Amino acid sequence: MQSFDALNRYAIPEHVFFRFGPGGQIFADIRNSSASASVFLQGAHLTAFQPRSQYDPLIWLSEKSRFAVGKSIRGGVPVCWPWFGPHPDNSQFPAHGFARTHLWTVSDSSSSKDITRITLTLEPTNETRAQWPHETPVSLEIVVSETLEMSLTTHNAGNDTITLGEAFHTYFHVGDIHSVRLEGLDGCTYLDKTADFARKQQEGDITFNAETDRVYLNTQNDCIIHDPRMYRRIRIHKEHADSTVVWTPWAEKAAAMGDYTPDGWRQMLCVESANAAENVLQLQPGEKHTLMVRYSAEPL
Ligand SMILES: O=P(O)(O)OC[C@H]1O[C@@H](O)[C@H](O)[C@@H](O)[C@@H]1O
Repeated sequence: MQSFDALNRYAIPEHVFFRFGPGGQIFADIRNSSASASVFLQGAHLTAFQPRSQYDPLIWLSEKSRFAVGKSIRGGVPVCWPWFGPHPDNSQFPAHGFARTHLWTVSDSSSSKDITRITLTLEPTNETRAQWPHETPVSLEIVVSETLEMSLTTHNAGNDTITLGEAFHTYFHVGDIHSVRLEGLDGCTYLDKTADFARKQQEGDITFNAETDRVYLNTQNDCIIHDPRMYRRIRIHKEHADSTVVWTPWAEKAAAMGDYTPDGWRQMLCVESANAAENVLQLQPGEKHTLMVRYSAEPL
């Protein structure tokens, strides 16, 4: 783990501070004249983002989230990498890959008046090679301003072609899941994970009245969460991501997960910008790939 002295080389007065958070875990506390954010070193996991123009945070974090070594945080932006969902061949390996539960290293930071940038990297180790025998350093650049921008760059530094699955598994903060509407996926084909991966087609916008767990395929569209309770729209812009995963657990599943308060699930919606299922990537030796998202809030 990076020492505090090493981390403090990346501290920036009035912009970036390193602190101990829940569970004794270290996070970067980021603030500037337009927004604030928190990023934990474990998982390079952003747990908070709030533009100053917004009364409520854009990103949801479970009040019951565990902050334990090697356990994913419930909420925020888990980075799913280098596979999405269960491992294709080995059910003993962690769901959504290992990036979200490993310690990352801060490798850069910079700021101007109302923009703060921080970069974290995850290099291959013997532990990661045991599950992923490839030389693929990965970095995450997070840009905090009135919008939140994240770029996840994978470098295939080895000699083999690799198959890569990935996602920003983002939990957006909504007023009440029953009243939101998700625009942007009309006409898209999706795999319905609640119906044994049945292949279906979306008609119109998505509204929510039960557990929803879908991988929308071959879509580069922006999505918009319309949230009348919070009087806002959240725009989800993505680049180099061919899938969008839409997930909300509903009451029963949330209760079984153990890290939700009884009503917590009502105030979140995951819209995940991904390369998943049939959209996993083939990365040639030497090739780099960057998955990018930008989130912004607009009044309704
Ligand atoms: O509990 P986890 O591993 O963070 O996963 C949460 C959910 O993540 C979603 O992306 C999956 O589509 C769901 O099937 C899964 O339940």
